[in-house]
Amino acid sequence: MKSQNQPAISPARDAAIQILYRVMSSAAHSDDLLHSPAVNRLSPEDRNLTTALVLGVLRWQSQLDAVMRPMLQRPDAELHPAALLALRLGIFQLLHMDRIPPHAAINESVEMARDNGAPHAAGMVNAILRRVQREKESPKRTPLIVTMTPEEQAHPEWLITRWRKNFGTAATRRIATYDQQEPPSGQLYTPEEGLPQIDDGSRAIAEITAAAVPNPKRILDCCAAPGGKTAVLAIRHPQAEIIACDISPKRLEAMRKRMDRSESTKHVKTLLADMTAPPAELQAGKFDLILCDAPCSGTGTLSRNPEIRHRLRQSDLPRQADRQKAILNQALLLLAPGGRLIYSTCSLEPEENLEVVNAVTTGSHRTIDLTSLLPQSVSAAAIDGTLRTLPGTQPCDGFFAALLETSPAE
Ligand SMILES: C[S@@+](CC[C@H](N)C(=O)[O-])C[C@H]1O[C@@H](n2cnc3c(N)ncnc32)[C@H](O)[C@@H]1O
Repeated sequence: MKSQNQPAISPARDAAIQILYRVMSSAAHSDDLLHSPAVNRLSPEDRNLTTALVLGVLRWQSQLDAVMRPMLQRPDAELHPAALLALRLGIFQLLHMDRIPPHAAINESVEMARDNGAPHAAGMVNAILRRVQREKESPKRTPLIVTMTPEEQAHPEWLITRWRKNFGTAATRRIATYDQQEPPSGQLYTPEEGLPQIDDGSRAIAEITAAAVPNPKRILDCCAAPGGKTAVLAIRHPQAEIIACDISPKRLEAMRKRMDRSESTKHVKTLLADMTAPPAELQAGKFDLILCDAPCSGTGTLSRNPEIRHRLRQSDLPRQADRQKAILNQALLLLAPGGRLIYSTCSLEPEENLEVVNAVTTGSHRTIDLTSLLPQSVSAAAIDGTLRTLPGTQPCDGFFAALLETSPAE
């Protein structure tokens, strides 16, 4: 999609539609695109508006489409991407952004469709947005479905169904509500000078890991990039040898740069490694402490990464679990006798969490209750000796953590 960037479209909306198109048409992440040089060049106000538009449209996409589709002449017709995104952006502003004057939302959406390759759809975009505005003003005509809360409707139905089964209706509503807002920060920990700026849930995992072994000599971070938790480990254990691995060369390089930026993390060694088959250099000596922060579906982070809900399929979960088991199995083999390992994910799904841990723990490894390692602010999220935060129930993203130990006799 190519924008002529006519003056009729504000820089923020122009950036937003380009990012939404990239997210829709590739595997790109909104978070990466919102921190790209093109967005960094915008004024602070425009950057904020771009972020609000992109994340808002991705969070509310199902609702926006449910409002728009019945208003189309052919509700099942495939729309030109520019028309679809201009409509989503326009409806989002009309329904969720009181501070935007309706005429600005409508007129700029029409221009966005026109300038991005869908001039034929400009009239349709205009007509639909005007109708949405009229129906908003007489709410009895708004065609919203009411079997689920609007926040739940903004998620795939299969996800809401499984959360209701696993966590109950009230907790599911809290998760869905949390996912539709900016995530809170600074609720679990007070900021500490020198520590990396990471979200509270990630900080909790890093702090629990750091506290799991008093004076570790060798630490392995298996799936480490972009390195937020590694940095906390390096600061908490400055004397330890730390190796941080990742399978992605690009993410590893970004992590290396991040580690080099601070004296307290420069000593971290970074290593390109597929942890389902660790390279020989990792086998040379065992580790007292391992963090296995496995790749996962990310269903605990939908507020931060709203596009995940549109990409994830239920059938992805068993594949995620197979990879997690393969990584955790290998990581446990690298643990020294008496050594400890934290297995963590930012998923809410049992298949990726406790079921993975239960599948790999054999006679020589056991799970230990990690409650005593938790900060007071999340101690209520300890269940059967593991940590399971639920967005909205705890004031942070959803995380799982379990502590495993190798028997000393091994
Ligand atoms: C949840 S993220 C890690 C976040 C990181 N611990 C932090 O706090 O910044 C998972 C990481 O695992 C990496 N990964 C995926 N498969 C892997 C594998 N087989 N071996 C090693 N790393 C892998 C991904 O590239 C990704 O960077």
